[in-house]
Amino acid sequence: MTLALGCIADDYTGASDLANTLTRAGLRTVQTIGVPADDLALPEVDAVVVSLKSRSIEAGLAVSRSRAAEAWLRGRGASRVLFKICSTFDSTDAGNIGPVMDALRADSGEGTVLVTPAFPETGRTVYQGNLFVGAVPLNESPLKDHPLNPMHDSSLVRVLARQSKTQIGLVDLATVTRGADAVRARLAELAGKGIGAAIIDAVFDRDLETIGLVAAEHRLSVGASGIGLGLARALVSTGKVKSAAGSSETGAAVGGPAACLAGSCSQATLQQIASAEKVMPVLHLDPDRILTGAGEAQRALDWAKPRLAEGPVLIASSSTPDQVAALQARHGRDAAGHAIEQAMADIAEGLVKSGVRRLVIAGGETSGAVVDRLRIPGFLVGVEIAAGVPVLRAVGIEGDMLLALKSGNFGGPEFFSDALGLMR
Ligand SMILES: Nc1ncnc2c1ncn2[C@@H]1O[C@H](COP(=O)(O)OP(=O)(O)OP(=O)(O)O)[C@@H](O)[C@H]1O
Ligand SMILES: O=C(O)[C@@H](O)C(=O)CO
Repeated sequence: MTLALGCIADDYTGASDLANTLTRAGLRTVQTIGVPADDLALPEVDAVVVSLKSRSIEAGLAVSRSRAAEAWLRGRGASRVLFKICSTFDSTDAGNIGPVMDALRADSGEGTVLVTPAFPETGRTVYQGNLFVGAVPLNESPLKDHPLNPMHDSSLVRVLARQSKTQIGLVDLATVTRGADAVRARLAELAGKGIGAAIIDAVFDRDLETIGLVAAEHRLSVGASGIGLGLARALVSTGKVKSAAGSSETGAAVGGPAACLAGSCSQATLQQIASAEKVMPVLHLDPDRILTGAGEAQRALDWAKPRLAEGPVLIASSSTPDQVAALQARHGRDAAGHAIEQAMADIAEGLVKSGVRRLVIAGGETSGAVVDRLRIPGFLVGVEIAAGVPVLRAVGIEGDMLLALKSGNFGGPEFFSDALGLMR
């Protein structure tokens, strides 16, 4: 297998978002959980997305895990590697995007790395280096209240400069609009000044197509699904990959009980939970009881099991920003996040033992904890539920299982029933 594109994603939902984008753009793609074991049978593909759970861990560890993934991908012939980050650039000032980018840049001998989290389909655009989420700058968006990495600066040039050892430049929209040669010239100018990475503006998919043509000539790029789209379209349009569009996985129906778990506290997920209350039983976990070890996961399982035969259920830890802040004040941010993630993994494990083979999970860290606990080594990409969220079919486990790993902010108000409707 010689990969046209190797990808390293810093969380599992982001990886499935990227795998979905690449698949829709015509690349045969598989998502793996971590660096695959030698005995994992992978189909013949154009792209592999190695999912890590490295967004919120200590930078040194994120660097070493990302490098291991890079070495595996390069070993499978990937001359281009995309480091997939969140479209809302989730990270703290001590965060991992800069250190991982610096390390991968050193490994790959890249001059100036192209960086853009733009993903116009989901409302993420970048102008003059500032990230917009819908109509508002990042720092005015709901991301200002994120439980793990609140975002307070919309200037990605500044954010990345605080994390990286290299200087950060800008390729502005006017340059992108002039086409690939203008971008190449600007990058050459920045490289001449020793600037090791540049935020690139992108507002429309056509900007990402221009960026993709240039990124396809580089060994390393950093960004969200938008740059993945640009890269995939460039690989197809330049004949480096023969398009396999429309060939996403369509396996047999799985059936049986279905459940949803929500650990994301994003506004989108809170609204989706409220909508789900109208069509399925919903249990709201008590986060304090999780933190004090009061058997909350078992209570949830006792609640869910008798209901599963009647139809899907939803179990949510999600709370409003005020409630999240209060819980974190009582227990500490990381301790609260970790304990709730592990409780979600306990619940998922119990549900699967009770026969659940269709599972919808909201939140990247939450999905990471659950998928790790279920020991799923990889996924094939199925139909799209919402922008950035495909149905996934697990590979490398006994029996069939369908999952949807929803990024916190993605999906429409009826996401949970939309997903279950497509996960037969
Ligand atoms: N009620 C709560 N109070 C405090 N923290 C919570 C609560 N419920 C969940 N959490 C924690 O908040 C974090 C949510 O992160 P997660 O990545 O799952 O969602 P997200 O950030 O919205 O999604 P994504 O990363 O896909 O955008 C997790 O660590 C989770 O355990
Ligand atoms: O890019 C995004 O917004 C998502 O794929 C994601 O990474 C959220 O965790």
